[in-house]
Amino acid sequence: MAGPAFLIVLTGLGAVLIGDGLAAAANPRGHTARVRGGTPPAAQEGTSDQLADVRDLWIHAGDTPLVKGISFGIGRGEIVGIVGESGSGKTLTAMSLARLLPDGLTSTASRMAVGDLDLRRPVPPALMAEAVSLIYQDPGSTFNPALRMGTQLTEVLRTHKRLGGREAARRILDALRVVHLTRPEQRMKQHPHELSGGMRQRAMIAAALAVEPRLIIADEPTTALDVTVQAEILRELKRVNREFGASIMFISHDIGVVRALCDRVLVMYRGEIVEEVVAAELTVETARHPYTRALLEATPDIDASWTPPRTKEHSHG
Ligand SMILES: Nc1ncnc2c1ncn2[C@@H]1O[C@H](COP(=O)(O)OP(=O)(O)OP(=O)(O)O)[C@@H](O)[C@H]1O
Repeated sequence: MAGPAFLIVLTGLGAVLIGDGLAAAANPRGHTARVRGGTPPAAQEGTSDQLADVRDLWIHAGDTPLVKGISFGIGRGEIVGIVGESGSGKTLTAMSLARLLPDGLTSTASRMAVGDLDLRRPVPPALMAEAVSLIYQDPGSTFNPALRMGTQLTEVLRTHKRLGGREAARRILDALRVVHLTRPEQRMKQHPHELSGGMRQRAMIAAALAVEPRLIIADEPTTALDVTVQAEILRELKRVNREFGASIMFISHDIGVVRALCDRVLVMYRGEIVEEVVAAELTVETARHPYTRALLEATPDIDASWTPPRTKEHSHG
C-alpha cells in the first residue's frame, strides 16, 4: 500500500479515524470485528510479559486463504518487525489484529488478545483507544475536510483519554514538533486541504504517538516521507517504546531499518510466517528459510550502518 498514512485509534465499535470526528467515524468504513474462533481462552491466560497474542489466525477471501493459520506474540515493550514480499499478508495481519479487515474478507483465530482485551469481543472504546493505535497507509483516507486539524487531532485524547482541551492540544503540539511539522500552532487552526499530503501524514503519526497506546501497529508509516523525517519518526517510535513501554508491530520492506529498530522479526511468505528470528541475527548466513535469504540478498543496503538516532529527552507529560 502506498500514499499518505492515517491513524486509526481502535474502539470497541470499530475504528475511530482521527480527523473524521468520533461521531462520524465510529466504524466509518463499515468494518466490523470478524475475528472468530472456537472457545476463546481467557485473555488473562497470557503471560505477564506478553502483550499481544495471536493464535491460529486465518484470513479468507471467500474460499481463498490469504493468511494461513499464523501465530505470534508481541511482548510488552517489544518491537516486532514483519517483513515479506508484497502480497505476503503483512497488512492483512495488521488489519485483523486491529479488527479492520476490508469488507469481503473473513478471519478466524483461536485467540486474539492485547493485554487483557479479547479483540474478538466488543471492547469499550476508551479501553481500546488506550490499547492500540494503527498507523497505516491509505491514499483514500483523509481528515474530515470540514473540521480544523486541531479539533480532529485532539479528539481521541479529549474523548477517550479524558484530557482537557488545553492539555490535549499541548500534547498534540509537542508531537507535531517531533515529526517536524512546521508552524504547528498554525496547522492546528487550518483545515486539512490547507496541508500537503506529507504534512497530513506527519500529523497522523504525531496523533498516534501522542495517544501513547500500549501497542502501536505501524504499517510502512514512513515510506512516503523523506529520509530526515523518516529518521525522526523512527526515533520517536523508539522513544515511545522506551519511555512508555509501548509495544510496536513494525511492517516494512526495509530490512535494514527493521534490523536496526526491531527486537524480533517475523518473515511472511505467501500467508505464512516462515521465519522468526532475533532482529540482530537476521543475516544471509543465519537465515533458515530460502525466502528469507533471498529477501536479504535482494536488499542492497542490508549492512548499512543505520541505527536509530539517539533517543532525545522529550516529554509529553
Ligand atoms: N480486500 C481484499 N480482497 C481480496 N484479496 C485481498 C484483499 N486485500 C488484500 N488481498 C490479498 O491478500 C494478500 C495479502 O495482502 P496484504 O495487503 O496483506 O499484503 P502485504 O504483505 O501487506 O503486501 P504489501 O507489502 O504490498 O502491502 C494479497 O494477495 C492481496 O492481493
